[in-house]
Amino acid sequence: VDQHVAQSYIQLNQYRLMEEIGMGSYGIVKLAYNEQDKNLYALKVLDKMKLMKKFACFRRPPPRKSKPQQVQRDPLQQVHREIAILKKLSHPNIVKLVEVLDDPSDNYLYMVFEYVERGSVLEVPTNNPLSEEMAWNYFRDIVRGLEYLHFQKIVHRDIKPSNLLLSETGQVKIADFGVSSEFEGLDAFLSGTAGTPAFMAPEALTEDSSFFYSGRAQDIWALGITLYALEHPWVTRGGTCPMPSELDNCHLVTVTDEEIENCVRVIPRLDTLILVKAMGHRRRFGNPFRHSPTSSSLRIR
Ligand SMILES: COc1ccc(C(=O)/C=C\Nc2cc(OC)c(C(=O)O)cc2Cl)cc1
Repeated sequence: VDQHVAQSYIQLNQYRLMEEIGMGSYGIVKLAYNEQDKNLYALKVLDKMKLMKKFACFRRPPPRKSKPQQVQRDPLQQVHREIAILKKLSHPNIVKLVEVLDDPSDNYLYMVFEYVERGSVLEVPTNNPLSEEMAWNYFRDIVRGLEYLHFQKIVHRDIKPSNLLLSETGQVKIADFGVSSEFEGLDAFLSGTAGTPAFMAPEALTEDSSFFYSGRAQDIWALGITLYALEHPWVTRGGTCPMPSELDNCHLVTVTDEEIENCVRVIPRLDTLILVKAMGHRRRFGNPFRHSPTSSSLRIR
């Protein structure tokens, strides 16, 4: 820990906040040293005011009929939903929420997570791109994490390499439940878009938000694109997330315009039964729920 000792730092309860280790649309993640248990943690800092403003701007008069009715959730409520989901979860391939520091008088809300030492799998130095064996090891961890999530009736909705954290021992943990949803019954009936376009299944990209699609199959699709991205560093251009348009051009056009077989060809390593079965849904897309969604459930054959 001593190499992290900063000269001037912010003290938050027993946590000494140190350098920033991650950032995104959600805010920033700081490294934090817990002076009681002498451990390091990842502290996700959320600016409540910024979240409220973001929501306020969505309160504009309802958009013109032609624009899809985007159901905008109050981001602060969404954060509490995310926290409620994370508190239920306990699995080696899901990042662990340790505690939440939410002082009503403080503009910031702090989510304390376990420190996953090597950060996002994408940022891992890519001078030696992932070997196929490494990519499959990561894939296996993600499948186990996702299978557990779906079993707990939660769809993640934003599976992609930058949301996958790598531990010291090379274990992958799924993070960022900022757009995840809980469901009842066998699957989530989703409409509208959430997540990252390049990793979204064709039916989730439809403009028509009266369209409902399977949340579980959508996660499995994103899993497929993620494995492709992990194995083809050129897609991630050496460590940054693929540009949606870039991956769209070389990828989703193929999927939407051509037969499923071609699609499996586009993601050659993914001729696993899981993906073909999940995509099998798409071919008979008219009524994806005609088949029990478990047929696209996660099982390693
Ligand atoms: C190089 O060393 C590094 C070690 C750890 C990190 C790191 O942890 C980064 C992000 N972390 C997180 C992000 C999350 O969302 C966006 C969530 C969540 O909301 O679930 C949880 C965590 Cl932990 C970075 C670099």
